[in-house]
Amino acid sequence: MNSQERIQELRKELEKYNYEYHVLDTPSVSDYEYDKRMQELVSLEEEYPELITADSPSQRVGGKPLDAFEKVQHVIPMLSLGNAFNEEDLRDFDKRVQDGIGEQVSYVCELKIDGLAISLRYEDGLFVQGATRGDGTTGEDITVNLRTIRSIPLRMPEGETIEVRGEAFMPHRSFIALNEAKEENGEEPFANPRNAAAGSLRQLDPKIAASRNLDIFLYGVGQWDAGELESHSERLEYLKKLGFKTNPEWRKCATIEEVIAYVQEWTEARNQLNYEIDGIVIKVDHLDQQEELGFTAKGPRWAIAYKFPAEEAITKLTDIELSV
Ligand SMILES: CC(C)(C)c1nc(N2CCN(c3ncccn3)CC2)c2cc(C(N)=O)c(N)nc2n1
Repeated sequence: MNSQERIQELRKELEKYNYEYHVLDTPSVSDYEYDKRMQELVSLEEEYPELITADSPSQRVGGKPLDAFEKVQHVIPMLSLGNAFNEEDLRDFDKRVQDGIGEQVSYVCELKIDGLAISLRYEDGLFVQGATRGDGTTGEDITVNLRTIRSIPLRMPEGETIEVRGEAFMPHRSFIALNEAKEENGEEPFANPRNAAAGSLRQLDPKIAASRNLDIFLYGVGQWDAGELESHSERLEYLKKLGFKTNPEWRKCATIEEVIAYVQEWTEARNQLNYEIDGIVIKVDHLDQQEELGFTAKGPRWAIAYKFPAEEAITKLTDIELSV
């Protein structure tokens, strides 16, 4: 086998191992095996630099820091979400939806990841641009930093031209470790994982972003000419088929009662997750019903974000209180 064939073979193996580890969370080889193949790929690419391609697993962490981020216009705006704070708000939402559609409507519930909204564009299967939501119409091009998120495929076998959207976040373990390191260096720790994720993706040096162990869950699509699916749930399944990391806890709910049960379940179970969620997003499942309901200035009429009550502030007993 010649070097080019060996390079192709190593890339395929490394992409598979990376997918198993970071998207499926079920690694099939040890880190040692992975690192050994990566070292072989890097040395072969050093020997034959003309064979290096942007989607090679060795190219995740870019070179020099940027001077600034370019602006990106979202062709399809990234919307906001109206909020619900209690069961009554959820029932009001359901009533508006049922009145608007005039027949039974089913929903999809998703955990509301407490990170930052991101858009990823792929052309012929190649990851070409990643951007922040920004103000919904103008975001920042942070492609070099998003490439460092291991669960984002640099290329997908299907060769789709598609824009996908999701939430980038910092898992709890990474957040704790980062703040411990900051405190050791006498630096100001991040207040919460969302700020830590946003701060990490705003770094101009991709090596810093790469060191922050960020992750992402994809939950929607933006521009997609070929798109002909009928429901949001089918889209979530399709994103998974394309090799994207989708949150496994999403659920179809036939009635608002089932939505309320799901909200109750995760109000109690959220502290078992290894990432932060600040609520539940409820979406009308059928895309033609979403279209029929349309949008208000605040956001879609076919979706709402239930926000968990702020955790009762755990008051630190001060000396005075303790001393009484
Ligand atoms: C596509 C729609 C509009 C229905 C939508 N919009 C979302 N968001 C809008 C508001 N966003 C926002 N961000 C900053 C400032 C204002 N709004 C942040 C994303 C969603 C966020 C999550 C999540 N966090 O896990 C999710 N599972 N589904 C979403 N779905």
